Amino acid sequence: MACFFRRSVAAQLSRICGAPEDVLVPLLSAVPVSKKQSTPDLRLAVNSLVKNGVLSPDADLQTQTERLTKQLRVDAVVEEVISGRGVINFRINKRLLVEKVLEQLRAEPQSFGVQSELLRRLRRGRTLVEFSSPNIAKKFHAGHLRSTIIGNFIANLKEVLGNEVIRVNYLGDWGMQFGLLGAGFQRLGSQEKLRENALQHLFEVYVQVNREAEHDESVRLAAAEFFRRLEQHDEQTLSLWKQFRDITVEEYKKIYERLGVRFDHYSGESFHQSRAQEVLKELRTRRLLKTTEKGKGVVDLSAASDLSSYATLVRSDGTSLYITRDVAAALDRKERFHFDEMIYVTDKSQSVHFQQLFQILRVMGHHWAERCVHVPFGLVLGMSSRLGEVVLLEDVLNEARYRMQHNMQEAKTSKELTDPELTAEQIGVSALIIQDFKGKLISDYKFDWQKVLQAQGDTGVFLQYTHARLRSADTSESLDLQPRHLVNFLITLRYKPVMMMMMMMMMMMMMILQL
Ligand SMILES: NC(=[NH2+])NCCC[C@H](N)C(=O)O
Repeated sequence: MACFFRRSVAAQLSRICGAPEDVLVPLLSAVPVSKKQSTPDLRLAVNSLVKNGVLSPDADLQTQTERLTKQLRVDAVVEEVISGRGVINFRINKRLLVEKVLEQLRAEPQSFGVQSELLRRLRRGRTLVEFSSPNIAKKFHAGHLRSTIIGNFIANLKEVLGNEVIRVNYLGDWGMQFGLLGAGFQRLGSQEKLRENALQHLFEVYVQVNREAEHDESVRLAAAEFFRRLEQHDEQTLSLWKQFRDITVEEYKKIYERLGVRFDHYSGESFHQSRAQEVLKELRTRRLLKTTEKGKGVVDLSAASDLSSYATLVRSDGTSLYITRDVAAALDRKERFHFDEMIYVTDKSQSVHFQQLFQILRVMGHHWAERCVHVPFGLVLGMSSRLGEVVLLEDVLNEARYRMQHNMQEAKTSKELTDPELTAEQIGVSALIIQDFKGKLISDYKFDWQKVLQAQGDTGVFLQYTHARLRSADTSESLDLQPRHLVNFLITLRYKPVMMMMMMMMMMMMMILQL
């Protein structure tokens, strides 16, 4: 159906003004979908006809616009032609639009929504997407959940568009927190609890030892000593650290699976420790690293070379920072994966960090930094569970399942199901994902379980309900869905045209998410 609607309008226009259809098709632009009922679907800027030599530049633009509008006819494809200021708006037949969309869905179930014609014109390459990236032993906060959902979506989208995608999880697996965790575990840890519920246990030990460290100097010293031994790669210390890391990765893999998310590489800050030192050496020899009065090592990022803006890469005690490891990680990834573009997905509080990172790479002469992007998103406020504040990803997913199952019992729908828990899990996960896509990416939002799990409206629950009904025997002949059936079904749901399109888009999204 590529350009079906545009072509049809262009054919009419071509008959009126004599220009070939191929010239006219690209001049018709799609009007972005908005909540307003009255938005048209296609728009023609009459000026573009003048620019392309189709209309004379001498006549008054508005007069030409009005005249052309009058000459255009409503037909099976176009429902309404409306003139505006120098533009002609077209409203197309929604029923036909839905039919055409469904036709394409049936014809190309694998690449639905991505026209092969469009694909051929796109620039493709190897994309590295870094997302999720939680910190071992620390809280898995809502920001990590958003990063997981959005990052996975971007990765899927890039893949569908024909790119080779590498998914990387960059764990927070190094730093002073491991000194505390290690020292704490030696005293408070239990191998048995670690086997039973590793993430929970590590978190508990970490919280406890942090509390102690606040007023106990000896705890702080033990932590510093543990981290020092870790940095010196002392075998025993390293093996405990490795155990924490391996267990964490295994646990996370299981939880990500519930979300339908996987990674090609579990990397982390630890991997770039030694490389960070090499980066510093290189920066020093190339005189890019300056030492401040307080003894910090900084890279000047100001246009006037006056240190009015700079990034700190070395503390005064010689240790590296988060950004130093990120520079090392970026260089390492470029060498290992030869990516064409790299995308980092984190909340907006790290925007400055990534802008500085890209600037440092540029200062170092790496032009590919231009093809590194940070995708920032807004913060989520107040995500909690029955037990209080959410600390683990698993808690969020369990809470969604629990609440969903409860709602299903209330609505008495669970009785008909063979495995209500599984259904609750699947709907709960959909609900979490869909609600995250609802607002603007960059806006903060307040998390509200009731809104997330609402049965009506643009929610994951309603999406799953609709999907189930579309696939059920009474709306199709044993899954052989005819576009006409679906259209009728959508219309019986009394959907407004815009809503109908939104639903189609959501269905497409689901397919991309492989839900
Ligand atoms: N390359 C990066 N710095 N990625 C983002 C990592 C996020 C970090 N672990 C955090 O929780 O804040």
